[in-house]
Amino acid sequence: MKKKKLTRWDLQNKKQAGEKVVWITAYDYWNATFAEAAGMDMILVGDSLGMCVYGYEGTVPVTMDQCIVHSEAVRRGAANTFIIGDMPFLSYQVSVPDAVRNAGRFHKEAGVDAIKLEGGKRVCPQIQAIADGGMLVMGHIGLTPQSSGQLGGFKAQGRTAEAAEELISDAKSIQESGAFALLVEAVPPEVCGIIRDTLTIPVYSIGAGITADGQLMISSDVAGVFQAFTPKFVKKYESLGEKTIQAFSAYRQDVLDGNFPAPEHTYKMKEGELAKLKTLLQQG
Ligand SMILES: Nc1nc(=O)c2c([nH]1)NC[C@@H]1CN(c3ccc(C(=O)N[C@@H](CCC(=O)O)C(=O)O)cc3)CN21
Ligand SMILES: CC(C)C(=O)C(=O)O
Repeated sequence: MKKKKLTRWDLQNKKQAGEKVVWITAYDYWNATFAEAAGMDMILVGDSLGMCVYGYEGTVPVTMDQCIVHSEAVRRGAANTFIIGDMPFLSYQVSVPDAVRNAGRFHKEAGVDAIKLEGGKRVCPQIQAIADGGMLVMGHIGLTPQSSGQLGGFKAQGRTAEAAEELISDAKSIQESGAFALLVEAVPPEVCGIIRDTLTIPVYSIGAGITADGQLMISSDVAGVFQAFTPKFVKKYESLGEKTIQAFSAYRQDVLDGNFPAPEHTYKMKEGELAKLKTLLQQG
């Protein structure tokens, strides 16, 4: 049976019904096919692609063009899954018209279902304008990697009463500005729980505990292919990095040992053509 793509109302109803939403990032065609086959409710084409695919130390260098190209590939791999494009650094911070145009590019060029952008009150004008443009916008607060310089690194947020109060206030403003959902990253579960109970829109967690309406994880972490570091909130379900190294090493050794390629990996000349070739070469 073909999977049916969820709508914002399905997501909203799941919150009301207390049904968890599960989503994961994907950056390319084949991981998108895996995510869809695994029944993910949504896929995020995260700007974490800068770290997981391009090897940058953070997400700041990621461009709109990179995000669009990867979102297109993910769309092709997961035609029946709700896809969220992630607005990269400088695609929405400079001005409200910029934000609307770039959000629109994700929809026109990559066919995403929604976009996500980072920040609290300071990006509410952008959220409002994108929503007014007829698009679905998701907010993202807590650890916001694009401003990790200001935060002093990839550090958990909302750990004091004052900081938590600020996050709750940001969350309310984001909802009032017209966001259809909110992602909370690296925040204590108690704080995420208050946000979840305060807002009517779905509140999702990455590293914000079980109190959320659903969970996001980075595909490269779940599969165990990302080697540079492991955030505290990550659970690795496989070690495909190590398995892939084993596969590459076995291939290399096979070639060195003369075991690859074997006859079944090669092409046969047509009947009688080798003898003909030898004659031709002798006449040379
Ligand atoms: N592969 C991958 N997985 C991610 O979850 C992820 C990325 N990349 N890239 C963008 C951001 C960066 N992320 C991170 C990175 C580290 C922590 C972390 O656990 N930090 C520790 C120590 C921080 C410190 O004090 O230096 C913490 O306790 O917050 C959390 C989120 C989440 N995002
Ligand atoms: C770190 C997560 C939340 C993200 O925004 C991404 O995958 O880019």
